Amino acid sequence: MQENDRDLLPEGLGDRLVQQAWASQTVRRAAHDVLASHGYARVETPVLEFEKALASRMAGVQVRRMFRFVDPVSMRMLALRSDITAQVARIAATGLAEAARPLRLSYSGQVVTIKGDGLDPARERLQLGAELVGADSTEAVAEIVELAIETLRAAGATGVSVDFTLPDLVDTLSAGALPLPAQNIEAVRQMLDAKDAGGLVDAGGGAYLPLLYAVGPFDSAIERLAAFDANGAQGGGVLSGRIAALKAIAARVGGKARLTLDPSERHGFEYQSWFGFTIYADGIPGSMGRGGTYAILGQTGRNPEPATGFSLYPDPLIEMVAAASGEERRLFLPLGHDRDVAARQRAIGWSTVAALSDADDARALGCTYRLENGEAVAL
Ligand SMILES: N[C@@H](Cc1c[nH]c[nH+]1)C(=O)O
Repeated sequence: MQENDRDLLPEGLGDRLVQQAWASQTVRRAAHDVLASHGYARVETPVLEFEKALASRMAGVQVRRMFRFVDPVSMRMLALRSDITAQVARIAATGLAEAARPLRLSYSGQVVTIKGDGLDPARERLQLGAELVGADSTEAVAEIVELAIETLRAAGATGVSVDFTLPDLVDTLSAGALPLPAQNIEAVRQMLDAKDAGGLVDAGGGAYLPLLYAVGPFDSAIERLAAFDANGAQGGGVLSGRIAALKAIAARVGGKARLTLDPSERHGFEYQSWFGFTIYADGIPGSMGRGGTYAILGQTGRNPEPATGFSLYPDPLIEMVAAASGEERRLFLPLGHDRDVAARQRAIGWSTVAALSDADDARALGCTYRLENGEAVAL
């Protein structure tokens, strides 16, 4: 590293300066108020843990995206957290294993990955969310999707839309009504992800073609999925059950957000089981977060536990809130001001900036008011 590199930050990492830090605090507080009001108690987790603890409790957690290094103290492999859901799962399976179910927990904190997500170069992001442990029913999903929408709105987003998916659909159908040779399953999944009809047929997944077309606004897409089901792809009734569940969830959340369906979308749903969703907001490119149902492995000898949850990644929203924020009401306190009056002004919501010397300039320090004779006078 050269001397003039001293103050550079590594790629994908950055500070939040005043406006952004204020917006981040505002967004977090608004979100946590909503989560707490719905009975989700907050937990806090460490930024690094044993790699195994982060990766082994849920199927599909990707270790290769995590920063890892050997702990000089324990000589074991540690990893920086890339997804707080895995840590909440650990808490549910250990410290809170005996707590009553369903267990409602919420969290927020910074997470890091070695590489950014898709086109987004950021390697550190704020993650904020809730996990409902002990249930993955239609009721549980409806609660979580509604909560995700309300949280995102409270955080300042408008025009929220939600895209539903069925992450384990191919596994379920291929084990039942639409059998696939084991060696073709991964290729079929990939072609469905890529929305590649020709590739899907080549991979031996021709029977799955209708899934590529059951995509779009929820009401019409679910009818196409139902038609596919009626044509004999029932999967032993599994698909019919899923369709009924999706309709029930949509009926409950439909008034609160635009709904779409993409039944075979799996990208970003590494550990989710029967249900997954992605959430979007107007004016923000890319998604704001996602969630779904999953299973938490318990301590040895205990059964896996069903769970449902969501995570938001509010960084783009924080930028928007920061850009839109008006001027703060900052009150300049000249040298020798009445300290009791100043305390009363703070108690009614002012931020005060006290002069340290005669040279301090109220305007240059961002103040819009000045305390004069016990009153806030506009500058
Ligand atoms: N933690 C998951 C979303 C999720 C939370 N709970 C269940 N799924 C993610 O960030 O992709």
